[in-house]
Amino acid sequence: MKPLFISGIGTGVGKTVVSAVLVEKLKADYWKPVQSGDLENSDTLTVKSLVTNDKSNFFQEAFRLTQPFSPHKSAALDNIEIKLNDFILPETKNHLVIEGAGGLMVPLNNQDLIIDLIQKLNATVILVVRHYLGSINHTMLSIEALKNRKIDIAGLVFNGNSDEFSESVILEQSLLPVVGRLPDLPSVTKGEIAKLANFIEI
Ligand SMILES: Nc1ncnc2c1ncn2[C@@H]1O[C@H](COP(=O)(O)OP(=O)(O)OP(=O)(O)O)[C@@H](O)[C@H]1O
Ligand SMILES: C[C@H](N)[C@H](N)CCCCCC(=O)O
Ligand SMILES: [Mg+2]
Repeated sequence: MKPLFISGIGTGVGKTVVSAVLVEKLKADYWKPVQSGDLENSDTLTVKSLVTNDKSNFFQEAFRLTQPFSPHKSAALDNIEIKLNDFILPETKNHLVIEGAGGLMVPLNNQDLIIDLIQKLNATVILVVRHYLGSINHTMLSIEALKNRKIDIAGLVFNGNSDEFSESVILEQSLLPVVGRLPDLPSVTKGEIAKLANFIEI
């Protein structure tokens, strides 16, 4: 069972929300390898607060950086060097949901990118897409990068407001499956996350 790596077409597109839905649905374990800033309100704590099952394990981040920037910059500001070999896949017999930082080409250091980490961990990607003006291009570039490296893609999750035109061109061009479509929630709560489990098929 390969781990699922939740990446997105950029930062703030809903990777944490989608991760929470998947963790709840699969009663999966969760790991955020790099947390940049917001340490008191980290993605791990957010997912933990949004799921209700008691089977999921939450692994400690490999890097907890104090500043909310790209990991390579946050690490430099904390006088830390991130090395790809520092990332050890947590051992589990359960499903494992791994959440990236930002999008695929976000740097961990001056050489390695999030996409290199995905390859090192031999994970299958779920790409979270949110529609905004410019998102078609960000989506196509992300898919091209994954295909170019022959990384397994489970499919796309469209998060938030729908856009028929954007969605149809992305699906026609990429031929990728849709794993889910999540509506914009009035508030992101445990109850809403549990309901969204039915919106994802994996
Ligand atoms: N479907 C949704 N309905 C309502 N709010 C949402 C939804 N998806 C995401 N949000 C909100 O949008 C914001 C950004 O989402 P989220 O934190 O999941 O993004 P991210 O991709 O994980 O960002 P990062 O790159 O910082 O990890 C959060 O405040 C989140 O609660
Ligand atoms: C701090 C933020 N919430 C994310 N964890 C990191 C986003 C890095 C984006 C870098 C970039 O694409 O320019
Ligand atoms: Mg997040």
